Amino acid sequence: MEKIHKSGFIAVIGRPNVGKSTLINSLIGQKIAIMSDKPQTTRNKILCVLTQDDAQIIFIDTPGIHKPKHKLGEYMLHAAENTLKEVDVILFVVDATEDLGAGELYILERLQATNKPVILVVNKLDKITKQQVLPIISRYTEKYPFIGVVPISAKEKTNLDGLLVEIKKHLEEGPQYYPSDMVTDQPERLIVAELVREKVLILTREEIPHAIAVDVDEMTTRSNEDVYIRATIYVERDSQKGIIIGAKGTLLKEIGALARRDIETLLGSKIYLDLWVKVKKDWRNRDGALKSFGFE
Ligand SMILES: Nc1nc2c(ncn2[C@@H]2O[C@H](COP(=O)(O)OP(=O)(O)OP(=O)(O)O)[C@@H](O)[C@H]2O)c(=O)[nH]1
Repeated sequence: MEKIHKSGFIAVIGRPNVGKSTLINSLIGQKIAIMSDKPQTTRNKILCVLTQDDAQIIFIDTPGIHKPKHKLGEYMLHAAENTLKEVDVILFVVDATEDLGAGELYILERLQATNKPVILVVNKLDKITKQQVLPIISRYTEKYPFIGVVPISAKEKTNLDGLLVEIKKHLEEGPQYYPSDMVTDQPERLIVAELVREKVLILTREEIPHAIAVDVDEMTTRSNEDVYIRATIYVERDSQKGIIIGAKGTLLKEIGALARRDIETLLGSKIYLDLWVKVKKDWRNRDGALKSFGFE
């Protein structure tokens, strides 16, 4: 009998910080989606492709679905909802250590309207006891008719195979859409910008909320194969500019050093990273400013 090949598009949905990026990265085994311990860091739709013998699964990492507070929030919600229309299966990722609250109920309401099969993924299994698992699951299944439920630890890569088996159950027979060696369609520049942004968020902690964006202005390969990158970090206020640069430029240097290390791993070449910080007032609330950062 000929082997059946399945394929499909999977949206990864969940409240900020539940571990969606960690899950995608663990599945793909390469650092692509941005990760930090601050909520709401995934802004761009990042597509990851997992190719196996019997299936190709294309994951779409969507910005968190939640009640929007400003223009960027509205953009993110809209992008997330558009993504849901295109997918075959939705993974609803929840944090096992958090109670089912208004945020989850809001997402479940939105999911109901999509009419798509939804798998409940209970993440951070490593942080709870075995006895706690079933009660947590029933709290969710009482609220929604999930087609499957899979407890995992994205961080420790526990039960990811179980998750893949469950996903494949619900995929239809289909072709391999992308070459086997492809892991993402994100242009390198976007990934580089995300890596820089991630370092800023990690190193500035509470002082810089989400008021930053990063743009890669230039990325050129030199004759000796080294890559020169010039990137600008945009902030909303002068005070934030000061924080990011730090005393005598120490923090900016540190941001650059950490980002360079990751970018070198990503591109496999030596990197010269030239970082600039600019103030662009209130960019989160201006449509024009959003567009100039690629949020169409
Ligand atoms: N203990 C534990 N921590 C985890 C696990 N998965 C993710 N985390 C942590 O949870 C935090 C948030 O993870 P992310 O992957 O950035 O979460 P996200 O859902 O992508 O967040 P946004 O991009 O903000 O939507 C990080 O500090 C992760 O290290 C897990 O399985 N176990």
